[in-house]
Amino acid sequence: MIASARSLFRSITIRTSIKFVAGTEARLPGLLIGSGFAVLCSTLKTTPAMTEPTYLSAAAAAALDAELMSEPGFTLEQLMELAGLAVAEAVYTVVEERRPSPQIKPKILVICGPGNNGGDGLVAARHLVLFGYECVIVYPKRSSKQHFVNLQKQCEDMGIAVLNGMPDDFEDRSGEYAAIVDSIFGFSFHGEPRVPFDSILLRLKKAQDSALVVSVDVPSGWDVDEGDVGGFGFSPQVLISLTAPKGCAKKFKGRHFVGGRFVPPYLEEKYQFRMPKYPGTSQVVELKRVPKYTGWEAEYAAYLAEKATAEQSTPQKTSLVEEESWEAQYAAYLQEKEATEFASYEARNEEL
Ligand SMILES: NC(=O)C1=CN([C@@H]2O[C@H](COP(=O)(O)OP(=O)(O)OC[C@H]3O[C@@H](n4cnc5c(N)ncnc54)[C@H](O)[C@@H]3O)[C@@H](O)[C@H]2O)[C@@H](O)CC1
Ligand SMILES: [K+]
Repeated sequence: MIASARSLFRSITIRTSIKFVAGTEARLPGLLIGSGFAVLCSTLKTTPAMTEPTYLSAAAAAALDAELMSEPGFTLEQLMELAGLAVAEAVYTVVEERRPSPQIKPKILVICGPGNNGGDGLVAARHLVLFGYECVIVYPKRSSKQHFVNLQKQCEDMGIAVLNGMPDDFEDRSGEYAAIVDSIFGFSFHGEPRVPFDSILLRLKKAQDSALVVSVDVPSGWDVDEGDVGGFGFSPQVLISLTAPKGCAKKFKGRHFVGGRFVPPYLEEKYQFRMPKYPGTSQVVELKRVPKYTGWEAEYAAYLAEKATAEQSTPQKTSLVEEESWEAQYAAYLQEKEATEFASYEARNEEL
């Protein structure tokens, strides 16, 4: 009896489920005819879209930066320390995954530009040494601002060599670096890269197939809003966006982290972007690309994202990426869903 009621319930549920766009499911009223049957309530259930990043334009990023330093009164030093720590954490994450042996100390080359993006690199290098790595910094156009002089001194005090230009044997030895950090230009870059960064970027482009290149905030040489419109072709494997991804990140195809966990919520609202959900005490979160699913896969993906949000976990870390096991998981999900819906249908029946 229960089994037949269940199967009737299932067929009605299936027939009355209509999918509109991905992530939105509308359940039409189902009419159950006969004694004890009643009108099932109609529900319109909107499941949130998968976690899609929001983007900041170059102008908005600069305005937000200025506002952070005026309204909440952060100092550049504070923000740069957190940004650089986030960069170090992202670099550590990807390097540890590929580390061949705990006995081999990873060596990181950090290439710093003339502005604050370069400052993030100086901070990151110091933290990476504190994490147990070896670092070498290339810093061709050094800022004379006291904070930058201090950062450089702090690096040297940690035993980090700070070079004026790329190592002569860079081409031969680029594969020896566990990662190369591109901390050359951030959101204030415009035009064509000038000397000496033009040739450094060309050398980085040639090395990008043999070394793991991690760009800070923006892949250097890319237009901040549009991407590599200059056709320069530099393409890092990893990007760590600070505060929020800039427009160019839409064109980025590699591993994407977001860091810079310091924005007060009212600025998030004002600048219309969404801070990612950082796990635990972490300074960074990796944004996993969510493939465009259709049919039952879309329904199940939306369910997983909703569940992750409800559990306050990171949707990126759900089994969304383990597609092999989806069918089995989906079958279990359907069973669970059916049992829950049947129980509530029975409860409503008893009420009537
Ligand atoms: N709010 C945030 O998220 C924070 C951002 N920070 C970092 O600050 C960066 C922005 O810093 P800045 O505004 O100093 O700018 P950038 O570091 O992007 O670069 C500015 C420097 O690059 C030079 N430059 C620009 N175009 C050039 C070209 N075509 N050829 C050669 N040189 C060129 C400029 O003359 C200037 O010296 C961000 O991208 C981020 O990395 C952090 O340090 C602090 C917090
Ligand atoms: K960069």
